Amino acid sequence: MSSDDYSGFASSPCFAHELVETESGYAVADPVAARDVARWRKAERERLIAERRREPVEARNRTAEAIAAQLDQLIAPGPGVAISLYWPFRGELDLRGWMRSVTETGARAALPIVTAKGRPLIFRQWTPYTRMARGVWNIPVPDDEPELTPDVVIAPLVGFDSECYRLGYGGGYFDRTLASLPGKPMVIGVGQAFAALPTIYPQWHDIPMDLIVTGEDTIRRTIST
Ligand SMILES: Nc1nc2c(c(=O)[nH]1)N(C=O)[C@@H](CNc1ccc(C(=O)N[C@@H](CCC(=O)O)C(=O)O)cc1)CN2
Ligand SMILES: Nc1ncnc2c1ncn2[C@@H]1O[C@H](COP(=O)(O)OP(=O)(O)OP(=O)(O)O)[C@@H](O)[C@H]1O
Repeated sequence: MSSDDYSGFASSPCFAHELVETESGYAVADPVAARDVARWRKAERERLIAERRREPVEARNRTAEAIAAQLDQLIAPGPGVAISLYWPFRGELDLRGWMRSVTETGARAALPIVTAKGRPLIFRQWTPYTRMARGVWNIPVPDDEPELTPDVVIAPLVGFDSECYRLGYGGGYFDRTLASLPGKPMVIGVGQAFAALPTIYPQWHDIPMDLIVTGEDTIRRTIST
């Protein structure tokens, strides 16, 4: 290599096109792979949502009860703790009974709210007396309650993999939210055991859950980055 070949770049300047800006700096992205992964995820979401909607509601509720019992073992809610849950839709597991029991310990429960496309979620407190309004996708959200930052985030899963990566609805809301929160909360994914995938092909923006509970198993993330 002669000195004339020196381009001024530490590596091929072509890589500059594949750098994407994230909240935590730059990451390398392969646009072809990213597009293929996005297509595959869309198909898997549809398959998994259809599958869980076919499951009899009694079986779904038994799973929700088993998950509530697992959460009781994993978390000790009490005064000073804020736990975000979700208001179930599209065949998600109904943990509202557990959410109510959280408020009875003196802990605060909260629900996520989409404020705008491409923005992090915010969380507003929920109590059994909270007046609800309709949010995006008609999901009920607390109408007029204080905002809070959760210590524990319980996230519904459409799919998940053995490294605790989550497949959601494709808005990127939880990833964006976890990337932007001041301190990292404990994040627990909840879903049916049949939503397990060998991998979700994690991308630069995917943030793994600390734990996933399915009513049958507890999957702990063992590789930390
Ligand atoms: N029960 C529950 N509440 C929740 C969530 C959840 O997963 N479950 N969320 C967890 O995030 C947030 C809502 N998530 C949403 C995710 C995507 C879209 C949405 O509009 N999706 C587009 C497709 C996106 C794309 O492929 O680009 C659409 O269907 O048109 C809306 C809400 C907040 N509340
Ligand atoms: N921290 C982030 N900054 C910018 N864009 C992000 C971030 N996190 C996710 N995204 C974008 O959101 C889009 C959807 O992401 P992904 O397929 O992981 O959604 P999801 O986790 O299934 O959805 P959701 O969390 O809403 O249930 C991606 O195109 C991604 O680029």
